[in-house]
Amino acid sequence: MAKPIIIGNWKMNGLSEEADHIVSVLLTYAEQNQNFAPTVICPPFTQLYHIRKHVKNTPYALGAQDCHIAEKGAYTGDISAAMLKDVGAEYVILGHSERRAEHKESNELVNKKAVAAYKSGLLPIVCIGETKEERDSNQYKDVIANQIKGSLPEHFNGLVAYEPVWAIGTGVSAKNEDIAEVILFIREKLVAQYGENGKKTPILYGGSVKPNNVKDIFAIPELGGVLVGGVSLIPEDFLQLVTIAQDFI
Ligand SMILES: O=C[C@H](O)COP(=O)(O)O
Repeated sequence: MAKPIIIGNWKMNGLSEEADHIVSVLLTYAEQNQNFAPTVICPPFTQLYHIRKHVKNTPYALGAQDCHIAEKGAYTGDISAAMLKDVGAEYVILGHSERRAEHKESNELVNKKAVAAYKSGLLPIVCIGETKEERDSNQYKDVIANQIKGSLPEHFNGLVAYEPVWAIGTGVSAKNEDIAEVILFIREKLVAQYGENGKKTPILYGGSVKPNNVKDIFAIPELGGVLVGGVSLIPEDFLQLVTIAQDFI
């Protein structure tokens, strides 16, 4: 098994001073350590171009947090996948629950964004996951099955991130057995949808991942890595995740 991938989603955080501080701590670590677990940082759009210059030729890859479905055109305020690629992004997070909730993003829209990302040469990280109500009423598998069917395009070459909405930003991760159950369920659905290719898609977990719980999370069968929010803004803690990931091969 490959080393787990670690993806840091800064969300709407990171003014210049904070971004520079985080990046400088990450770069110092990279100078002192080789043989890295794959690590992706996803700052806000405003920092991508600047950070690109610093992480070029380092072990860190860059990702963005959303893209538009069109390549270009009259879409005031939007950013296309081609533009993200142009400023050095290799990944893009799509369908995060915060966007699904706040911007009413549907599975269909996320699907179109994943196609746009792929066409521009970006790897989409498609987020799925149930709300607390859906978990409590035992509908979570139906919700996740629908999200997989609806959000992932016919030809998918990307990553899937399972983020139970109730575990995001709460400080309390989902229980490992609950994560493990859903990861295996997602794997089954991916194989049913894509055959052999569905076996290769990395499946990540996100939701209050921290240095003190990541080791057990990495040990979950079929888990390909983690999508990290809050801890990605604390570079020393984020790098602990990177260090712990080195032991998983
Ligand atoms: O994209 C990241 C997730 O929403 C997890 O955020 P969190 O680590 O702050 O819980």
